[in-house]
Amino acid sequence: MLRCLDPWRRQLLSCSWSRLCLLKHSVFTMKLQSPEFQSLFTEGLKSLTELFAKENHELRIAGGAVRDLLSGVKPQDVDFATTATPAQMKELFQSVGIRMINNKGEKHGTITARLHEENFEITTLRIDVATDGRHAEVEFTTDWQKDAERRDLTINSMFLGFDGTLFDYFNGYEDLKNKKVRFVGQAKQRIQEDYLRILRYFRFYGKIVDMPGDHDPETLEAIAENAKGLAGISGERIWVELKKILTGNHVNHLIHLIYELDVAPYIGLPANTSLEEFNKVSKNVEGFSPKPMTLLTSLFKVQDDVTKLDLRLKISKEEKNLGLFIVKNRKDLIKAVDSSEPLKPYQDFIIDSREADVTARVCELLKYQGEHGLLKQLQQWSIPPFPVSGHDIRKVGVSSGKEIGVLLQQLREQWKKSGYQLEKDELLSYIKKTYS
Ligand SMILES: Nc1ccn([C@@H]2O[C@H](COP(=O)(O)OP(=O)(O)OP(=O)(O)O)[C@@H](O)[C@H]2O)c(=O)n1
Ligand SMILES: [Mg+2]
Repeated sequence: MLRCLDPWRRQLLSCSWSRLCLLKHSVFTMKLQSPEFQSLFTEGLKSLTELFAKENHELRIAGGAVRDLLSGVKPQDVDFATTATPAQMKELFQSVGIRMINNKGEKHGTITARLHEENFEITTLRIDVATDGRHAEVEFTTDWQKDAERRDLTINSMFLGFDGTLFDYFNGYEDLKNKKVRFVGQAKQRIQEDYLRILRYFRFYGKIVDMPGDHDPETLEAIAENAKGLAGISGERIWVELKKILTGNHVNHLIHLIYELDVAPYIGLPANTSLEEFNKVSKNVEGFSPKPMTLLTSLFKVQDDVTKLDLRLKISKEEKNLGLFIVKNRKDLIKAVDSSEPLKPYQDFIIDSREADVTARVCELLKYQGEHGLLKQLQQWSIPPFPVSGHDIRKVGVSSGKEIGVLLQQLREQWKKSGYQLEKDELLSYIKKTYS
């Protein structure tokens, strides 16, 4: 029943508001009791919370997971924050024989413990004492607000206790409800601590804002002034964020902003592109779950633009091939006009191709071109097998391998012309006349 309601109404119904009280630093607390929150309480989490409580270490859910829970969404991954230092956590886990894995995060305060076949990533509260725009040198603290202060956006700066108490130092919950994406404190400072946050701002804008267009001028100024900082961020990290922007809402508005604020050249996108093709394609793909690369390709004029993107962002081979394929074929591989079989050129292309994932690529091309009817048809089509083999032709009396190859090709063309209808005997009858 609650599922039919909009997430905010559901939230209001499922949160039993404790008395709204003003704590130090203007923290409002409320109690969250939603089904998504309850579903987190696995055997592993129950043991973990008991363990920390016994040692009087504070432990809370942190950051993105709190944002998701307050939006009525079950988080994909849950990060935990604690007042215990990494050394205290290690001692605690060792004392009860709990396995810890992947100790790489320890320098930054993160310990990963495995309980009841589940991994729990727990990070000590910290202050970033020095940052270089990518990495941070950290100092541990027991002050929750200090940890919230070093986070990027207000909606990502909250903590949630296991009794459902929300710890919200920067009005993140209000911003989430009002669908506002704001940096914690000064946008400029937060961005200079980690330039990737420019893209995170765009990503969360696409995630939570209803109507695009409204931005805090100070934020846009800070982004424009610091865009070049993205030049020092690894391609892999940029690609992760950019893909999320491309698959989120308001992508047209956000890509325009990325160009207006001169962010594009620092993230591998062609500098002086016209956004005309992009405007058209972003409408074409709307509602059809395109691959990020499909939409991105509309910013590219030539195949070299895909190569440049790959050099900067280290995209996967599959993504690169999709980009190259669309740039190469978008103008020539088009529907058959004045024909009862408009899909035929695409089907022939697939039949002629030797590559395994060609159908998926052609589907992306159809999305790009806005050919939604043809896309549906192609998705329901299964590639018919060509019914004649070299062995069949040999049986007719042809022995030269070269000749068999030529005949096979000719029969294939006949078969394609027939709309893949001709059967083996009918096809072989063409050559039987000559060879018998
Ligand atoms: N550049 C960054 C990356 C992360 N964070 C903080 O670390 C938390 C966890 O980061 P991450 O898991 O990367 O992002 P999420 O916000 O959780 O988003 P997602 O749902 O995509 O995981 C964020 O919520 C935010 O508080 C930050 O301040 N600055
Ligand atoms: Mg996360």
